[in-house]
Amino acid sequence: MGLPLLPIFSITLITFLFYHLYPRLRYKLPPGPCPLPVVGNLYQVKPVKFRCFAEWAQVYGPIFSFWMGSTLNVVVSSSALAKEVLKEKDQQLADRHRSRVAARFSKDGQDLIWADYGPHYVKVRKVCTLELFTPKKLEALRPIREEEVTTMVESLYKDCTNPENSGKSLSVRKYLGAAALNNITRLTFGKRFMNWEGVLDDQGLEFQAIAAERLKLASSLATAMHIPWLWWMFPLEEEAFAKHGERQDRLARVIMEEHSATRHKSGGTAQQHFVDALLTLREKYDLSEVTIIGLLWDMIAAGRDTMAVSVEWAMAEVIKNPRVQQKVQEELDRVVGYERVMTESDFSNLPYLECVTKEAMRLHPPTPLMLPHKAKSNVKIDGYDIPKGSNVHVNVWAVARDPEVWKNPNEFRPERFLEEDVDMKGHDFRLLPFGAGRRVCPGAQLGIYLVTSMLGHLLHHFWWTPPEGVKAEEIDMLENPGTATYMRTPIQAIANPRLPAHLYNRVVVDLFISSYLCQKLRFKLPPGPCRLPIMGNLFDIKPVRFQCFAEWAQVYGPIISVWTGSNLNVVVSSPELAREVLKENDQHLANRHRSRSVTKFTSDGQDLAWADYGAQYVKVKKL
Ligand code: HEM
Repeated sequence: MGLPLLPIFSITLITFLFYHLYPRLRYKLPPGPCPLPVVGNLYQVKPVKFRCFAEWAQVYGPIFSFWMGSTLNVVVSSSALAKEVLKEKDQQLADRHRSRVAARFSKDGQDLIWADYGPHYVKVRKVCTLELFTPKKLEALRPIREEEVTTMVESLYKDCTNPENSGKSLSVRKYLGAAALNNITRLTFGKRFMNWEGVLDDQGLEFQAIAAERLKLASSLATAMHIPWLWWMFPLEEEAFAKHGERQDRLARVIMEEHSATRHKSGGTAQQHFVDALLTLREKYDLSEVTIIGLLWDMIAAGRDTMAVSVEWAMAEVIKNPRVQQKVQEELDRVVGYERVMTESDFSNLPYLECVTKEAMRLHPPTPLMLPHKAKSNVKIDGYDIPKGSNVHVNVWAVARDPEVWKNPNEFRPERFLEEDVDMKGHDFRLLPFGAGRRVCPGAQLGIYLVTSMLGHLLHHFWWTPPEGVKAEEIDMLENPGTATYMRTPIQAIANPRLPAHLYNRVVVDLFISSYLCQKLRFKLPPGPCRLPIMGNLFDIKPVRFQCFAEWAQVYGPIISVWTGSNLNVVVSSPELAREVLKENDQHLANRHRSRSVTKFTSDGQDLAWADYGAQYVKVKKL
């Protein structure tokens, strides 16, 4: 009986010595918990990893290491070390660790998220930076965001004013999830997979089934996943991954074909959705079909949960802190008022709302460990050796609660950002919800727009209270395990409408899109703020117009177009363009725009000031 055990014991011992003792003797590794043979520290890591790592950091310090099977993992938990990882040693640490699941999902890194840092990555990242997430593109996609966010408000209003739900609380997650999903599928695939009643169409059902299957596959085989030489033991799983991949490709391909056909019909004019943009750019950037499909699914995976998670946490904090809720609402009432809904143009006048978004993302970054980076070569961090191939994690959750850099770090106090403006897009290493450096989130600005917009609308339209009998301090503020950290207990709350009933209707985008696109396709118009249906930019224009236009000129340049209802207005703000308007094109631009009242008072331009340029005007002017 004892004999067969001997070789097993010897193999285990040799493996242990090889994987764990040899690197420890050869390198000066960061301190950390003692690993077991074969599995390393796999069974010591608690499900909510970032909390477990924050506890370990208390014991071993701001940099520690542990073993997941045979892979060395390093975690840093201070702002100074985050800077070392994401700025000073950024290039050596910009590869990705692809777990077995990530490797299968990404066809071994042919997408963006799971690609190693190299020529392929640089090319695809360039597509994101120069083509997909430019300020102009984000502005062009704004109507979709505004329609989806107001649709969420409409659906919440219907439910909370339904007499059957009187006094009952709602699960906010349901509405946030639908808004995030519709936003991301429309931006990415140019499709809404559900109708306005929330019923999924056939492609939506397939999309949902793929997402559920992905989740199931991702959570399977937790142990074997970390020990590559055990993978051969699970051939069935391999088959399931392959089938899943085919299913994902099939859906993406059908959608791509639909878009190609539409583009063909419209004479090859690309629209703004990512799928159209990528198909148009295919040759310019030499993008393979695998990469385009991978990128489309990346956007869905990276954008969907992160946005819903961020808003749910922010709502939980606001419901727990009625003082903050009241203060945001006072700001919204002052700036937006009770006669219209908020738009993204209001953001610059809503500093407190911006602080609330930041404070929520500080305390609850949706991906608290970001995504793991991998060392491309041997590198030193804080004087320790990090061997090539190790995974490096930044615990941004712990950094954002570090008492060394944050006063009362666990308190939800948005005012801290009024006192000190801290960047959250990767320039300040105390606050890193989107990461920093080469692999910083390319969708950060889009994420901020959507999170701020959802939060702003929810707070402008409703006053929120905890469910009957639940005290604010009883709200469960713990997390579920997972890469994107959902609340363990979905927040429940009572929504009380606070605006006139007609402001709860969804802002329709179809009409806008068609007239907007017609104009866009026919003329090359000057840039300018995105307009709403019917009203155009009427509500965006601030009372002191020349100042407002000067501000817009800073954003859009010295020639901008602004819509007042259906009238196109063009404003120029440079001496060269003033000369072009008032000298070179003077004659073409010498007519007057007469509003309705001016038309009435001047009998349709019979005077001098409001007359169009013509024989009558020349005669009167001569006099
Ligand atoms: C509140 C919303 C969001 C948060 C908090 C967030 C956060 C992050 C973080 C922490 C990373 C990893 C950075 C790193 O590895 O160093 C990341 C990567 C990424 N995010 Fe976001 N994200 C958000 C929204 C979005 C959206 C809306 C999109 C696209 C539609 C997006 C697309 C991506 C992609 C493609 C990557 C991979 C970048 C790379 O590997 O180079 N994210 N995001």
